[in-house]
Amino acid sequence: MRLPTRPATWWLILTSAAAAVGFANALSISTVTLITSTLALWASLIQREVLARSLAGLTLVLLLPGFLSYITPEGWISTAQWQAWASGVLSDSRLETWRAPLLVTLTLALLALSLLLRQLARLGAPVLLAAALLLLCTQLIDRIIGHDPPTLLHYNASGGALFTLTLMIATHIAFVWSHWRDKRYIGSALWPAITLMLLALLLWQQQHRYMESALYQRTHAEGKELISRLTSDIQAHRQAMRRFSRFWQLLDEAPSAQQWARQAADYHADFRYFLNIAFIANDSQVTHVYPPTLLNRNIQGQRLFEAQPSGRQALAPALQGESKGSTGLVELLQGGPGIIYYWPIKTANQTPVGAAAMAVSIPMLADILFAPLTPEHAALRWHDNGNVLARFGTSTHPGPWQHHYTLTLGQEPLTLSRQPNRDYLLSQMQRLPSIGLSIALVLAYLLYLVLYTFKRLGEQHRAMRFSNHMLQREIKKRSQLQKEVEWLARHDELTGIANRRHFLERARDDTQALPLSLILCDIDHFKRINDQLGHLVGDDYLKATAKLGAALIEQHGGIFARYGGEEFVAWLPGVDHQHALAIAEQLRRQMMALSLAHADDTPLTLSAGVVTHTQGEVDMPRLMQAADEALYRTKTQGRNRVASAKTD
Ligand SMILES: Nc1nc2c(ncn2[C@@H]2O[C@H](COP(=O)(O)OP(=O)(O)OP(=O)(O)O)[C@@H](O)[C@H]2O)c(=O)[nH]1
Repeated sequence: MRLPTRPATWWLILTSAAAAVGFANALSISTVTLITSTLALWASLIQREVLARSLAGLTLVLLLPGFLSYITPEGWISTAQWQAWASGVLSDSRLETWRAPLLVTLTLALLALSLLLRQLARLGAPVLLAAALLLLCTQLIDRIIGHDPPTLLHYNASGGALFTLTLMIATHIAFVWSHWRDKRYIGSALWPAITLMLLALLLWQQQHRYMESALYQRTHAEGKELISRLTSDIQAHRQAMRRFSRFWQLLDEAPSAQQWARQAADYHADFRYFLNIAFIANDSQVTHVYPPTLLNRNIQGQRLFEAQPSGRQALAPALQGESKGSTGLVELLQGGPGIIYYWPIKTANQTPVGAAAMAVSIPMLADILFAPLTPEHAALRWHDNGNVLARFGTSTHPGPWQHHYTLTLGQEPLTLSRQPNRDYLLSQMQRLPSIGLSIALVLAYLLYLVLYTFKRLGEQHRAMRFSNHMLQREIKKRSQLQKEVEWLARHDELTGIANRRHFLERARDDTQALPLSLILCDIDHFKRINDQLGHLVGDDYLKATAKLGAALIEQHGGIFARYGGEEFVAWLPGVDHQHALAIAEQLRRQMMALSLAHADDTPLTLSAGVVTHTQGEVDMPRLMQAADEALYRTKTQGRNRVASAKTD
């Protein structure tokens, strides 16, 4: 078996192991999506792009409901509805099973999106990966810092998921790093996007913390308000008890059973948590009890000093008419925890005749006091040093916070613990920070795309401008060359005057102005110049002759061309024969006057043959031949002369 060589493969093996361990430990959307993302990475590694994209798409689909639950306003779909949906899909499952923490949802979604976009930098894969990395760092920092009180909304990953996510992002980076060739553009487009994301994350965290802390304070205040309402309810029954005990001062003697029953019935109707309202005679004997239930009748006639010695300390002063009193928390004779209040009963002349005992059942009191509350909001626990006296509300999804308050009943300070329900708290949380964070991530993505495209286009524009410039230079060079070629095609390179081709073109085109004359010139003994003075001197002489001839002939509206070697030819339209002979003679004389000399100091001379065409079609070869014959004659006659050719 061959071991994988790429480092990314080793990373991926580790990631898979971590994801598998997480999946085996708990079935939740976090663990499932970690598995699908890991499989997508595997598919990408073995270059099964379609499979990789399908798995990435599946990851996104699985994460979508959870993500929506974070950003949909409570008024549109309530937390209770999301919760009902979650338990509907998998019975008894909690919302958390179907909803990964916010930052995990975003991190995995960004990774999946990056896989979906085939890691292409121009589609924004780098910014998605950078955002995932940033979210991961936030979660790591958050985990290190911790929270007190604990956060309501667990928006970061558990330790295991965090480990898997770290490996997954490292693997992903190892994969894509080599894909990105134009890192320069990526870098310059990435930093502003990362800065925006960082700001958004800081703002989000700040807002989130503030919101949670405000909600914590609010639930604490709700508890305090509840306590003050319960305290004033308890105060009300104390007032009622006082009124009840004073009523008997209107009488001259201890109350009769009928009087007691009639009076107690009214109070009992108002305060149903009084298990009984009893008249205790001076000897602590229970004389009258209301309501006359079986339990109450059982205690009638009992002496409380003996039957309930724990209450003696409170009862004795009341019987002596000195002060009211109450027991601590006791087990009532009727059963169940309670407190008994004792109030002195005196006659009109202030003679103590007994005491009124009012037994308050704590569970019944709790039932009545808590009845107006909404059980879905919070669970209440009324307890005395851990000994639970009464409970209220459901605690299927308890929230993370518990507030403790003291609620004094009689002399007894009892503790009331209030734990707001998780779903209730979630319904109170605003979704704005999550919406803000999501929008900021989208904006950062768009910012990256704009900057990246802008940079690339800029670079392409620069490259285009450069190649345009090069092209223009090339065109200029070529057109110059073209001109040169064209010039060379029609001119003699050495002397710069027209060449034979140019001459023949001109002679062909310019035949209208008759008569027209042709002069054929040849430098005499030019071979000697070359032989004795060298070719360079020969060239200079040729140039001087050309210059001289061109200047003279152009004066007469003609063209002077080098016909070949040391031969020149002049085309003179509209010039008759005599005039042409005079021009040729002038040229010959000027040539001698140039003081170009042979090695023996004799001047350089030229000979010329002149021919004129006076009528009809121009026959160029015939004209040339006639001029050449005339020239030949000059040579045979001694050179340095002008000869006239026979004309028609
Ligand atoms: N330096 C130089 N010499 C040239 C050029 N073209 C032709 N020649 C020379 O011109 C000379 C022409 O010689 P020939 O045809 O014998 O005529 P010639 O010596 O002038 O004698 P005649 O015409 O009979 O007076 C040759 O030696 C050629 O090499 C050129 O471009 N430069």
